[in-house]
Amino acid sequence: MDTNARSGCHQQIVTIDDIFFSYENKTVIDGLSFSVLERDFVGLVGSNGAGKTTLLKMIVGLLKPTRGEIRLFGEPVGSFRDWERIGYVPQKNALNPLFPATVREVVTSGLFNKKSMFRRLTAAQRSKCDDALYAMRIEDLADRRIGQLSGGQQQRVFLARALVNNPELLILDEPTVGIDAETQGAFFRMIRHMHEHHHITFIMVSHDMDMLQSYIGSEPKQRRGGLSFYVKHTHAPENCGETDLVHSMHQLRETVEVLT
Ligand SMILES: Nc1ncnc2c1ncn2[C@@H]1O[C@H](COP(=O)(O)OP(=O)(O)OP(=O)(O)O)[C@@H](O)[C@H]1O
Repeated sequence: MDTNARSGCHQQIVTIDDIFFSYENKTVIDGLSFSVLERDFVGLVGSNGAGKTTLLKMIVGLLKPTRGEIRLFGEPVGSFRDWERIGYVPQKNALNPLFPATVREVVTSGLFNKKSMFRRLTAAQRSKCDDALYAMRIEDLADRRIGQLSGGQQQRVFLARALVNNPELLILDEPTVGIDAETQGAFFRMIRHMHEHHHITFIMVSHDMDMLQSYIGSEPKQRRGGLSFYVKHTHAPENCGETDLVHSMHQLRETVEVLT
């Protein structure tokens, strides 16, 4: 373990320690170790089938490594319970237009784990949901069915869902897939601004090398199997602070461009 862990901006947010993963007989991840430090922006790149989504699913506890260990905020994933500290936007395909949930319902679902799913919303939870809708400038869409929105609008809904708990770590799996180039550019400027000005650590899978390299640089910090990790550290002392200095949704709104 890094001796700098938990000091200032060097806290290890994700620690991947010699993990292996196979689907039946097919090995996808083969002895991978990697650390994500507080406020890093990690761009995860690899060809189709290299194992990017599999790795993210292991980080958020949806899959278990065959061998090795992953720790979140120092805690083994298996015993980690503070899931509200993590926002996850999974890879998505175009939603069925008949998908019945409204924007508000999708964003609200980010507040719940399986156990609390059917509890009534408290006033505080309703207000968190309103804040996330407001931050992403989608409050006017709150009662629309998500399946009937444009790709760019849906993307902001899923980001609002991931932001509803003010997470310290945001994990995005190809968030701009299926979105036009202009909207992708605006989305990335928003993500970048969030990284520079709010206390959030990012792991983002992307195939857009131009976009990643313009922010992070062209040299990966690590290559392993078909995976490459590009990392931008943001460890200047003025950027360090307690992790409860998470963004205010009102500030965030100022950074969100109108994407559609
Ligand atoms: N549920 C599954 N059962 C069996 N094999 C799987 C399963 N999910 C993924 N795979 C295989 O594991 C490999 C890694 O898949 P993964 O989705 O992690 O790749 P990826 O790097 O995210 O790819 P892409 O860029 O296409 O999204 C692929 O060969 C895929 O076919």
